[in-house]
Amino acid sequence: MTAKIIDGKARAAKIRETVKSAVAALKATHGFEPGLAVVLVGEDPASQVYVSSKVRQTEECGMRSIEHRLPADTPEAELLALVRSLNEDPSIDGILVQMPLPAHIDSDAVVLAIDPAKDVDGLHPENAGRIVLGKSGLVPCTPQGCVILTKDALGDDLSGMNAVVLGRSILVGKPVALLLQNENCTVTMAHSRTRDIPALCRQADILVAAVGRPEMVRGDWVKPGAAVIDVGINRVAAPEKGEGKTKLVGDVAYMEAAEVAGAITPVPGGVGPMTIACLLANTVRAACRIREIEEPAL
Ligand SMILES: Nc1nc2c(c(=O)[nH]1)N[C@@H](CN(C=O)c1ccc(C(=O)N[C@@H](CCC(=O)O)C(=O)O)cc1)CN2
Repeated sequence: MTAKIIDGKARAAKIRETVKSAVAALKATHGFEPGLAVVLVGEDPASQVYVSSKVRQTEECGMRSIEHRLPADTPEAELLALVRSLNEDPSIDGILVQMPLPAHIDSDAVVLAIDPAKDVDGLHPENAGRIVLGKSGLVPCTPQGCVILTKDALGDDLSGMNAVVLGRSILVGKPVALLLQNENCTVTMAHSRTRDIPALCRQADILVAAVGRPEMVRGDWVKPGAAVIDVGINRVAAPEKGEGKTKLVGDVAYMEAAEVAGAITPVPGGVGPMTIACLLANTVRAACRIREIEEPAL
């Protein structure tokens, strides 16, 4: 293996320490603790784990955590009413509705109902539009994490680099492409209709894989020395570990790609942990902006 491993777990821990210090300073100088409300609808096992981690890490950073767990058959109107009440609650600085939502709920309508100033997920059209315009807003957490890890690998100046983003989801692909464009990268977004994806990937100094297809990106798709950012978290069968056992893999064939790349994020332990760390940082940012006080450097 030649690639440097980009340790997202360690980087996320560093962000949490910075957030914790910032929260302590806000308490000391301004007398408040930021508050994050997390809403989970239903019993999706992965979502339950993510929400529990969000609650625990929020508290560990010294912030207030408010959790709403609703049954899977909650009517959309009830969820919208909860979001509106959180918008009005001055003790809440950040609102996050865990995705995916049950099929009977229109997730666009729910995101639209969140006050953009409290939209710590960065998914509201106002925040999405701010990224398009290159203006500061609340930036979606996973894309934010991707850019931080890319800069850790390649340095702060990404100008002129070729970036290829595989996937065009609202949660990751589209915003990460825009963020890299705002860093003056030349960005190409690839998707299911793109011709000759392997050849396109071979031109990428920065390759972001966010398609949700286990190990789709092979070693010979990677440009020698490239930074490979793997957003995929796919649970697959692992018969080598025993009958019925499973393991997590990314969208990149890690061992193959690591032979060619200059730097690569592992799965688990790469982009995933950055998502929650960036959420905590966004909550502090939102709390400061709402109160019109100077934001700490995070
Ligand atoms: N409202 C949102 N919903 C969802 C988001 C989001 O950003 N906002 N992202 C994902 C889930 N997610 C956080 O919500 C998340 C995903 C993965 C991880 C993580 O740390 N992954 C670990 C592996 C964990 C495991 O063992 O399964 C890793 O990659 O190392 C954290 C948060 C969808 N929904």
